[in-house]
Amino acid sequence: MHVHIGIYTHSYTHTHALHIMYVCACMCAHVHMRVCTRTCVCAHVHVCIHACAQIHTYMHAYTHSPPSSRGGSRYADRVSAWRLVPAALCPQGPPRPRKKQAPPVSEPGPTPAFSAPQISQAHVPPITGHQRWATVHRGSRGASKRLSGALQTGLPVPAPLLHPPDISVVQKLQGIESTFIARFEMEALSERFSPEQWHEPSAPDPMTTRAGRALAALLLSQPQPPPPPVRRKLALLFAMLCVWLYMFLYSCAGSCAAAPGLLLGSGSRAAHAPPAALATAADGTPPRLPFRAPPATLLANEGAASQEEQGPEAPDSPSPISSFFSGSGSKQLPQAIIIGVKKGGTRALLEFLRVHPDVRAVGAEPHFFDRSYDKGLAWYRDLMPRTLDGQITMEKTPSYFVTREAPARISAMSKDTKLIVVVRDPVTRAISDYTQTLSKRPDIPSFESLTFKNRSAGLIDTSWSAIQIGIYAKHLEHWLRHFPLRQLLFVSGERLIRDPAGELGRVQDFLGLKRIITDKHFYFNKTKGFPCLKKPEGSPKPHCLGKTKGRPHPDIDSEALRRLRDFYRPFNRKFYQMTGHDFGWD
Ligand SMILES: Nc1ncnc2c1ncn2[C@@H]1O[C@H](COP(=O)(O)OS(=O)(=O)O)[C@@H](OP(=O)(O)O)[C@H]1O
Repeated sequence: MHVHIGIYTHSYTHTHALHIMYVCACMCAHVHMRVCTRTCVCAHVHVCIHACAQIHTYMHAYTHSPPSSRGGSRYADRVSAWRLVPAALCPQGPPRPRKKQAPPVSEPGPTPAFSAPQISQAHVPPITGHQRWATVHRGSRGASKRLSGALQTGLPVPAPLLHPPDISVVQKLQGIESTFIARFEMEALSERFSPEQWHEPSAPDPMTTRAGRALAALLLSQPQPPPPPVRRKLALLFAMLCVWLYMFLYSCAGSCAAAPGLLLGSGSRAAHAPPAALATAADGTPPRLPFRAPPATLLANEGAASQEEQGPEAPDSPSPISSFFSGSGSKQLPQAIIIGVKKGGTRALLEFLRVHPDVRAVGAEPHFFDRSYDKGLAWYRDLMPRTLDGQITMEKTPSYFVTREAPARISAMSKDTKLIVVVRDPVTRAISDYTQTLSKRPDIPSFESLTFKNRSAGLIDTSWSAIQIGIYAKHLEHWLRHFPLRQLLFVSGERLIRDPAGELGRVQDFLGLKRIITDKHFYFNKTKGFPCLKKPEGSPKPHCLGKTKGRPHPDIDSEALRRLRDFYRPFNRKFYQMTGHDFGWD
């Protein structure tokens, strides 16, 4: 176990006006556990406690149109108010006002004393001749929505703060911690400044600046709010410990599911991996994923050239649990890539695989080996999620399969890269491809007219990418020049829909993963017409792929379909031969 203590700062801007900087101290503990029986399983937990102080800076710029010579000029004004607010823990925010400190809202009375900057909302009424400012306090300790605020009546509001930009800023910042403007009004201005000090019609800007400085000084002179009681600190500490324990047990459950060795002493994937699989990558990065030899019954298939519509089914954001671990582990080049084919079912496969605790994948398609190769492997690796020992990094870009340069490039990265190709009947694949294009450009010609160079002669236009991608045998030849067949797995797109668990079983074997994903993970959604996940990665709720997957296809002329099937038949046969698997498309 390592413990470290550090100090850091971070800051953000709520709007253009309010900037908050945190000065934080953190204490982190990193626990690394290794449990070995017949095999070894590692678990890492990283937990930090942060204590922060906030520094608020409020600034704005506005256009002011003073009378006479200054008309139309633009002035920048800056009102800065600095205040240090001791906070218990960052997520907790600063301490809330005590219940008894908030006078009832219905009883206008004297300006309440401010004990802490916890006013969560500022209500700025429309400006009339005689101003009223109301501040709504959020009740403390569970009575969060209760109004227990104070109403200040009859207070003259200084002109600079009434300037429309000021008001709009205040309104914009409602609900944030900007209510110190109202605070100025309520407690500071009424006591320290006479309204006359704030009015100078001929030269309002210097006055505003002076006022800002005065307000800043006023704020700095305010007493610090009292520290939260020890009891609250202990409660927070206890809550942190509970979260830590929960995270630990959760991660343990994941690891244990993936590698029962932790609990049962059976073998993990890493432990069974052959040493040969630990070869060094082209850029010197040692791949950490040891692969098992693929099963003898490989299917065969090829790829596509896709620009997938990114939807919610292609999440890039890590799950809460993933985020928790994001500080641990390291980014690795992918050890396995779904290289194709476009519209084959690649998104479904990747999302299903992500359920596996030993799989970490990029959500979006990186398109590194076809479009961004000149950015270099370091750029590519940086796209990857962090992984721990024994976890596998994956990505999917279906266009790799039909990219001439991709096989050599991937081989140069690592000759051991595992390649997965989801293949689908080339005719329905072409229609699916066309449907996708049609959804973006409804004015394109019909499928039939794009398919044929000469329809009456039945001459197929093989230059059309929707047709070309489906000539799988031709594309596969390029890959086999750089990779042995055993390093490719061909997944049937049709079977992925009919029997996702069966197909996922083959994929997990191929990747050397324990078979964690089974039929228990899927249900068939009748409305969608596809299998969906009961619990996708990072979510307890069932999830189907989005609208861009499983679109209804347009009706295609049966004669055109027949000719297209005739066209693909010899290529399909060749493909079956090359891969040793009959996909049954003919
Ligand atoms: N479970 C599940 N849910 C929804 N859709 C599924 C699923 N499994 C496979 N498919 C089929 O995946 C087809 C889209 O393929 P890809 O994800 O490879 O498309 S893309 O190349 O990434 O754009 C998509 O093609 P279309 O039906 O033509 O839209 C689906 O048929």
